[in-house]
Amino acid sequence: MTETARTAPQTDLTDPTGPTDLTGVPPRHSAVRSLLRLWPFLRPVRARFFTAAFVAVVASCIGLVIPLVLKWLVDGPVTARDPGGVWLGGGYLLLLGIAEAVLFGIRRWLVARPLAGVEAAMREALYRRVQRLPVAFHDRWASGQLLSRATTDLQLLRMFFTFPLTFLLVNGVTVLVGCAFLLVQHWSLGLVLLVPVLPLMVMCSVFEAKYAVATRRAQDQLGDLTTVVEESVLGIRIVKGFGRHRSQARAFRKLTHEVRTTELRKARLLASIWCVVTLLPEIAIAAALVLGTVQVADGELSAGTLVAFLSTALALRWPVESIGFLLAMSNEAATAADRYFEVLDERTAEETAEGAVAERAAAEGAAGAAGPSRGGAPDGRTDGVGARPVTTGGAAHGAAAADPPDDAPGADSTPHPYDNAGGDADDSPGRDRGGMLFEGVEFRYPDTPPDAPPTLRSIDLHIRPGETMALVGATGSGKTTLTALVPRLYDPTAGRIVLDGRDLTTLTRDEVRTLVAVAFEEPTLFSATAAENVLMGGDDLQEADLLRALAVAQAEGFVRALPEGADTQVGEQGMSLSGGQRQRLALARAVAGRPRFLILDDPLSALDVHTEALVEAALRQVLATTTALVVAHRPSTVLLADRVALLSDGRITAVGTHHELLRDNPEYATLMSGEPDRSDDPERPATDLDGPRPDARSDAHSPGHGDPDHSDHDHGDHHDHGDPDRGDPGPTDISPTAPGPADPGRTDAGPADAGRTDPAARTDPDHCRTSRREGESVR
Ligand SMILES: Nc1ncnc2c1ncn2[C@@H]1O[C@H](COP(=O)(O)OP(=O)(O)OP(=O)(O)O)[C@@H](O)[C@H]1O
Repeated sequence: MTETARTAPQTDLTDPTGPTDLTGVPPRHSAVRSLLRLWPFLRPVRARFFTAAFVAVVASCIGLVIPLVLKWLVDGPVTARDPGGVWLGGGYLLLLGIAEAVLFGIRRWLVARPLAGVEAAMREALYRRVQRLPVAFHDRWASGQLLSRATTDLQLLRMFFTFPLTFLLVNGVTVLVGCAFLLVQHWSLGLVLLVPVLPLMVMCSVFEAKYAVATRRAQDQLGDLTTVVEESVLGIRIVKGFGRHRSQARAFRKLTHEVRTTELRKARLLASIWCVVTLLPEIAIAAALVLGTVQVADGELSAGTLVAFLSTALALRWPVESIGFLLAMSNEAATAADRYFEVLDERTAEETAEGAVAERAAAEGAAGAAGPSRGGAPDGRTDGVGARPVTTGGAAHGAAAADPPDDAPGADSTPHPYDNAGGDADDSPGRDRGGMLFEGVEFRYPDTPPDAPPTLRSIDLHIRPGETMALVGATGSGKTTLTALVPRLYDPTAGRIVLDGRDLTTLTRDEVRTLVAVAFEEPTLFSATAAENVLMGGDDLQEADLLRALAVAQAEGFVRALPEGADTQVGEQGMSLSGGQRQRLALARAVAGRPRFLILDDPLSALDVHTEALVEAALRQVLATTTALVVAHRPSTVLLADRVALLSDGRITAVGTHHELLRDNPEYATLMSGEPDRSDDPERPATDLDGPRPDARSDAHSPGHGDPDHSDHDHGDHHDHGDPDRGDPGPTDISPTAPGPADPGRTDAGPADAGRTDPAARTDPDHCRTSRREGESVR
């Protein structure tokens, strides 16, 4: 995966309706609609929530009774100069105040715990979704955008449930009840106070639209900021190593400046609406005060009624004034809900697969209706094409046929066109029931431009049960992409992959996980112990599996040397370990569960040649019992395989043994030699690679380099090594304390092994490695 392909979903910030972007989410129509989507999460606590809201409404309305007590007090005991009555009125007011405070306290108590639960449930749902979403989703989304959704946005939503959601309801009811009181007390003065309602509503709706845009922008910018922080922390070695702290700081400053600008805009909008919702009611109250005073002076209104009227109006000030920031908070919550559901609405791998299966079933149904077909290929290819010569390339592919079904006429005798490496002895009847079969596989990354060719095309390949197939190709030819299809990190855009006769898309996630194990070139370790990292490779793995896996990966020595052995925390992403050590732990994880299918993406690239030879020797035993696809850049890794498939520009252009390909395929020979491709050059001088002697490899010294404890030099000198002879499984003792897998007495290991004649051994593995690294940096 290229890092450049990984971008945050872009939001059209000029669009007040919200995102219309890579996430494919329809634009936001209204804050209410966005917020209504939260109901399923709130439903489990609805009883408590509505009880709390009811309690808050009662508490708020108690506040409206206070003006009535004041009216009674002024028109009664105060006018009559009755001190006892005044004390009584004071007592009533105190009781009402206490009741109001207690009820608000109860409301808080009622909702605090359930709403924390709602937030936790939402966070859990998001996490589950993120874990289940396909890799293609993660390619598109910057991690900071996901992090900010899981933290800031959910926090905003919890605050919304706790405060604005309740108080929009409470304040709304309070304002309505208060207005009724005002109109009942004195309808003409009440109308004066209601005059600002219309302009207020207009201003609020303008504010809501503008604030929604600013809020969305701020929350997306915070996501970008989180991404930069995360990348700086995770990539601290690169930042320091290349002295990039200034440019990182600049990028960070730029983003913080943008966030600040957006927050200031939000503050300005908030200030203006706050100003309006404060000023208009104040003007109305002042007008009512003047009119009321005139009426009291004229004897048309009692002083008590005016006091009660004005007290009610003042009691309504807070509910009205709070509308501004309640709307602001609700807006932020609606944006947070949109951002949250953008992730939740993404289709998981299973849902995508279900869709694909349904589409395929529909297509097959249509094809069946159109007439019987011979092969079983989903693309309708016909079978019966003869065996393809070993090194023929793409030209033959156009005619490549799918395996016929077992019951089809001639099924037992038709050689498989992808399977024909030099006198293939395993073209047995019904072989398609086993092994790994790629059938007309095509893959295109979702962000590949439509006019660009797909990353993988017409991939037809059969890896027989128990066979190890090396996958070789120039950098960027699609090797990693092809290996990623088997554990279903991506699904082919055409064709199918069959494991032991079962279409990959019909297997459940658990089945795929049990059948297939992977080790990638970039090993990821989790913040857990070394043992836990390895045992993640399967369910119910025991100590014995751990030891065996560590032995295969030649990781026993260094794991034992860790402060707490296998129980040592290997730290975030295993950063406390060297690259080679991490790679070996990742390899151990891949083999721990004895998977039926093993996918290794250049899993030994970070190892020094001594360790690599030891790992390879031990790996042979594992490979003998699994069906494996191994991405290889070096002859030493290729020699682990029974056969090699050459991937060129996204197509399998040749399949054969290493020696056959070296002899017959110039591109392969060039790749293995690490020389520039001069396969088309007629003046190309003959190289050692041109005349291989497959059996001569037995002459090459085996990886018996002696003390395996010295095997932890992950980037040590390059010596020739390896036992390519598949007939010799190599070591029988994989204990780290045992001598090397081959002749322990042999001491002539080293670069000056003049006697070796194997062409692969003569190629310089370092060359291959160097060219790969260059390729990577270019990529
Ligand atoms: N997530 C992605 N989105 C879009 N294009 C991608 C993605 N990952 C890889 N590619 C492109 O697909 C092509 C094949 O990449 P891939 O990583 O499979 O090559 P590779 O043969 O494994 O290369 P290498 O040997 O350098 O690891 C490249 O052109 C690459 O840029």
